[in-house]
Amino acid sequence: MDEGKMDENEWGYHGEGNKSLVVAHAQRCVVLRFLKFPPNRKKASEEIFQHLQNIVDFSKNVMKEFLGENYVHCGEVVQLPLDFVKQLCLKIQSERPESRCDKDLDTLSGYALCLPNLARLQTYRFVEHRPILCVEIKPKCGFIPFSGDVTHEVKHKVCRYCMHQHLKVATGKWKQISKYCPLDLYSGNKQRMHFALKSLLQEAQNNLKIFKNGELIYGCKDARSPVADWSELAHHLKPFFFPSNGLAGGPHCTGAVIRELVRVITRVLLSDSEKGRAGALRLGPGPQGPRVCEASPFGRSLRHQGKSAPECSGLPKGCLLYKTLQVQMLDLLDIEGLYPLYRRVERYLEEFPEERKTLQIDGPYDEAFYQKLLDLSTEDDGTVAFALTKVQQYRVAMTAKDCSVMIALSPCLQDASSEQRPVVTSSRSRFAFSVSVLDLDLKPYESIPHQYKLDGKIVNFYSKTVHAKDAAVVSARFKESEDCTLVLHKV
Ligand SMILES: O=P(O)(O)O[C@@H]1[C@@H](OP(=O)(O)O)[C@H](OP(=O)(O)O)[C@H](O)[C@H](OP(=O)(O)O)[C@H]1OP(=O)(O)O
Ligand SMILES: Nc1ncnc2c1ncn2[C@@H]1O[C@H](COP(=O)(O)OP(=O)(O)OP(=O)(O)O)[C@@H](O)[C@H]1O
Repeated sequence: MDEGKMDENEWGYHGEGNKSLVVAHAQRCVVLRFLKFPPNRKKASEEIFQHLQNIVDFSKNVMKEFLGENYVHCGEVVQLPLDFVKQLCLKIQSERPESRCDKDLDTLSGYALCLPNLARLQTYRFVEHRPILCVEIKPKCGFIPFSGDVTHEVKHKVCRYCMHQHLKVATGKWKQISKYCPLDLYSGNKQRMHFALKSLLQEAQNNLKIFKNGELIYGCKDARSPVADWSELAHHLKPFFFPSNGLAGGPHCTGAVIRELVRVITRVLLSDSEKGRAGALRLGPGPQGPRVCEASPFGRSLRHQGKSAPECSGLPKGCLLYKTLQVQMLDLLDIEGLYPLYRRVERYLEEFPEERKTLQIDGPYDEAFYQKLLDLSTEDDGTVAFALTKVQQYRVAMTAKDCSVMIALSPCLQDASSEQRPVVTSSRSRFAFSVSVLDLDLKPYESIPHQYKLDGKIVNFYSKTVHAKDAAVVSARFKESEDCTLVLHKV
């Protein structure tokens, strides 16, 4: 990229989250990722540069090691002309969802991250002329805490995502509770994964987006977004899954197309681009934590049928979900066990503030930082060193609990031997595909007290509003489990 000759007209709004905004180049397979800040929160350019460089270093030295070379794209920090950034900011403003406009794009430093456009198939530098479908999933935390420090019994039965749903709906963030449960997606069991993906398609919230040729065609911008329209989605997807036949329209066609999508995404998620390499962590889901969340309609359905979930995770060891789950499990103590250790580090820093640098709280995220993360002991010897290791592991785990998976699919010819990338088949098509992970920014040390408070809030709210009215829920549960069984038979 020639940073000297930047033209805002060649870039278009692509998406944003809470902390960054992304624009995509119209011809080339690259995006620029800018940081966002609340208005009037000015940061020195040098600080922004360092923040972005830390993101690159963390991806390179930590996440690439944990998740594997093929899935992680680190990008690089670029310096852009300020005039270009200002014009770009004006150009895209009208496309930003209202709910994200509480923060402004950083137009003062001129720094951004330049990354491959993961909504396109990787390795091609230029936008391909083949159609491309991209599914982005933010799977969230895929396990139930097994730590002995957990004090709320419900946390051993119901996962964080399912509990949090109730608070989110009560506070108006989303309109209705999703049937999606991360434990179903991470189960490795095809039927459960189909159910999870279908649930995401029913209630996408910020956990699912679908792009066609780089344009968002499905996904919720905020609670005000219109209700998901499957027939419109099927209309977009039909040429991908039923390219040359005259599959009639209507509900039958919609169902068939959605089923194909769900099956293909499941196959891709179970694919193993790292040839079975499990990565640096050996935590293993182990026998400790339950495999099914009590709040998941799938789990409830299993219970009603008197069945239990299989003992072992069905995820292949080289697949991205397996590796992501392993990193998430670096949260060995749960926030309840971690918070006192954070307080120990805090007390130490209050006494020796100059030690913050030596402890690598704000980086550098280098090889030494990575090596310390590999110490999985939970024997507290009362030292600051022990507390610090657990705090850093927790931050990394939280990052993996909030990252997204991007799956890009492009139809390929029947004889795909010339393809350099893996191929997945559906009943009528073949797709070359790539899987990547994005949003690997290490969670800040400062967010730990917030996590602690939020955890209590989520659990208390869930216990009060949901768990307490068991009697009323039982009949509804029974009905839902019947619905769920029907859906499962169809997939
Ligand atoms: O705490 P959670 O689980 O609600 O996750 C936050 C996300 O909310 P979600 O539940 O996915 O809708 C939240 O996503 P949204 O802004 O709600 O789309 C952010 O990803 C936030 O991360 P950060 O503070 O921007 O680094 C996330 O915060 P972290 O907890 O990952 O720091
Ligand atoms: N390399 C990329 N290629 C294509 N699209 C991308 C890329 N990076 C980010 N995006 C898009 O931009 C959106 C916002 O990016 P990202 O999730 O990194 O934002 P964030 O503000 O850090 O998120 P969060 O709200 O989780 O803190 C993503 O959901 C994705 O759709």
